[in-house]
Amino acid sequence: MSYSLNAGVSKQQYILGGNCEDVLLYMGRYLARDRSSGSHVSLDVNKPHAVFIAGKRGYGKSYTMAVLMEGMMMLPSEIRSNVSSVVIDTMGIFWTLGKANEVQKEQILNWGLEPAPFDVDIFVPVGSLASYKERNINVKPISLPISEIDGYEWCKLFCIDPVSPSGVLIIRLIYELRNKEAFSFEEIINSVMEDERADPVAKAAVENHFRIAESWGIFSEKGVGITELVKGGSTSVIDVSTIRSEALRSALVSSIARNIYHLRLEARRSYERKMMGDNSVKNGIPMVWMFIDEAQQFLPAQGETLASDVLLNEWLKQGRQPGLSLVLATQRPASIHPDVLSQSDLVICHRLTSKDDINVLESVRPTYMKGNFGDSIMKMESEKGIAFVVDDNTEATHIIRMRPRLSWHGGDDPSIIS
Ligand SMILES: Nc1ncnc2c1ncn2[C@@H]1O[C@H](COP(=O)(O)OP(=O)(O)OP(=O)(O)O)[C@@H](O)[C@H]1O
Repeated sequence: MSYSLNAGVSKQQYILGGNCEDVLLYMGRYLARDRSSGSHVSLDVNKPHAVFIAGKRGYGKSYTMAVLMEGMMMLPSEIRSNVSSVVIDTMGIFWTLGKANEVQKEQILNWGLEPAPFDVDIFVPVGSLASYKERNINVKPISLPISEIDGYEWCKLFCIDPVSPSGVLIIRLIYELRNKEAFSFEEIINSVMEDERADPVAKAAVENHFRIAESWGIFSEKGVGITELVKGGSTSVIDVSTIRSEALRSALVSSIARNIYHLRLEARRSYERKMMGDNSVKNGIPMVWMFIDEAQQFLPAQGETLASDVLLNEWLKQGRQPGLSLVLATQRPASIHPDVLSQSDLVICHRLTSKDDINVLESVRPTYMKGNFGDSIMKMESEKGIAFVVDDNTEATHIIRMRPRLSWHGGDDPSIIS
């Protein structure tokens, strides 16, 4: 990306996250002691990253996340085609990436930038399509194949005990049906009816559960959209805000994350074979950055969700090798799984005031960090968009004024006057 530098400002640019100067995502500028803007700061996105963004309500957490999304879309086109972004939109606020930020135009121009819309694909559960069309928002459908969910997962989704009569029936029948590649809700219900071992009350209860699952509008026999999510240079925003059940949201995230992980392992193998001279192999899917706001919903500090295992073990812990980057944001670091903090190589922390949250960050304070988290956060004062950044790659900490968004920010607080 090109950006003009204001008179009197050092042209020096600092790079976080590595030292490759060819694949840079522009983040903002250092905050000087007198609160003026200092050198420009960019993130090296050549290699995968695990990024954790924290901040109390209204100080720029989802805004910063969108700055990173925009940054990925602003990479030079020949580089951009090697990467794809997938956004799990829990609040339904990122569809506005497609509109230019006219609200903060002056601020953007002061940074030597210009408001701009971005080319994003918005996916919504099949059952919610109509409500988006009514609002003239152009969206694509997404649904999960019914066969992807195993019996234990259905029990979790229905909040029933796997050793209850209904649970036992579901696990047994789904286990048998999963021998087929795909099946419908009607086929599940037929096999419930035909079952000779379960009692009639359990059968009636299970039938009700699956009829309700059908009405959620998130499952279909073959599944729709999942393979379309990841394309070279694309950004896919999956709006899960209409899914009320957190367990259901987790099931969707788990399925998307798992599919991408396996496809990336294959892509990585193809790449290695190509490097060894085998030109017959096809290229796999590009490297993927996945962004999840309100990430504590999927990776809570206590207990687990249907998405915990794949996000923690396959994306955070093993994601580097297959080329997977994960950006997780939360208002409450104390409410997110501790592994998220310990596995992140870049922590971007906006204002926090809760002692619990600051203590959690303190517990993973790296040895190279001078001072403590509480004091560093206090130094930022209360200006929105300022962040304390801990970069494990360069083993340094910084206070940064994040750049303004070029696209419309959909997460602004509503105001009673306007
Ligand atoms: N880097 C920035 N430059 C300019 N304005 C910013 C910046 N970051 C945040 N803001 C302003 O702060 C407001 C709040 O930011 P944002 O919506 O990201 O908060 P949040 O921490 O995600 O809140 P919530 O937790 O409620 O979603 C934005 O609407 C925007 O006006």
